[in-house]
Amino acid sequence: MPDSSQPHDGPDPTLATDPAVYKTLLESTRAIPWRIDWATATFSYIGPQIEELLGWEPSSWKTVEDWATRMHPDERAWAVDFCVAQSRAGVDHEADYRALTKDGRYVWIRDVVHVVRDEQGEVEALVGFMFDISERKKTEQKLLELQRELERLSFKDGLTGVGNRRHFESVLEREWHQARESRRPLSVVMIDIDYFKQYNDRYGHVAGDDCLRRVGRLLDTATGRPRDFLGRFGGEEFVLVLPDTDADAALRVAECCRDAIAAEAIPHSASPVAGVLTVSMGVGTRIPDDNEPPLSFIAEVDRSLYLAKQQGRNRIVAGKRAD
Ligand SMILES: Nc1nc2c(ncn2[C@@H]2O[C@H](COP(=O)(O)OP(=O)(O)OP(=O)(O)O)[C@@H](O)[C@H]2O)c(=O)[nH]1
Repeated sequence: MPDSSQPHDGPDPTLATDPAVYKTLLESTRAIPWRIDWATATFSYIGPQIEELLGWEPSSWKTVEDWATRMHPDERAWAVDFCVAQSRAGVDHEADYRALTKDGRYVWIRDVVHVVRDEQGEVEALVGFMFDISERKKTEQKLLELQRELERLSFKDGLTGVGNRRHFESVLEREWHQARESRRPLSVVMIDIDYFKQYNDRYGHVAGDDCLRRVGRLLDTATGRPRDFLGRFGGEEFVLVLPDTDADAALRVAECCRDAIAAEAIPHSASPVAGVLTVSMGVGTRIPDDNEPPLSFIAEVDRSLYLAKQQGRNRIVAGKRAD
């Protein structure tokens, strides 16, 4: 027992060289210490805490192979290659990987490695700490999912669930570029509900919202290919982007949309063209060239839609053929 009545001047210097002190310190941390002898690629030490974390007894950690095989196959190749290359180069490093537990689960580990050299500067050993980072990884994963969800929501029209205007613009940009590269036709269909103002006036705004949702669903089922895009362009106007689709095929898609809406027979007693809800459509097709911006193509499709309205509504007008 130290004599507390005696004045003491700093820590006991003998403790600084006492291996027992270091051992106690190392084995009382949450991080798991280890040492690998470089020449034999064997563990010369691993903290007993490893058993609590992974279930494998310290004595079962014999060679570097034991370390590598208890690693998730998805990380194994790169983690082993990376650590070996860094160690060979004598560079301290760290690696994140999933370590296998004795009962078959995986735990995310951050291995922080220090390279020990001998007097000649040759690598003598690796010493390091394994940290359990599963909680951090879970939080990272949650953040990533939230970010994806936010991204998804920022591209979605809140009322109908189809793509919003921003999404449409980004899809158009991408598909325009793709069509220009592949020299394949790209078609766009603009769809506008006829006399929707009168619909709202007759049935109310809530019914108007319902109607927009219904039309969104109908248009969605009328377009089948995975790369087809449906978006809400504005108020009661929808837009379809149809990659790799020539003028005839685009017209068929437009007719399909019109038929689907007609078959639903949504009452619209205030419509001067029919007793049910109808739509007007403009269709355009392009094999884009380097000079035309996509928005001038959209303006042209919009003009076709305007013509459809002018010519009496409940019809499809296709622009000049480009294929
Ligand atoms: N219920 C509802 N109505 C909307 C929404 N967005 C736009 N509208 C309405 O859609 C109507 C569009 O009116 P107009 O642009 O005059 O077009 P229209 O009455 O369909 O006439 P035409 O297109 O010429 O056949 C307006 O009354 C808008 O208030 C919405 O999110 N919900």
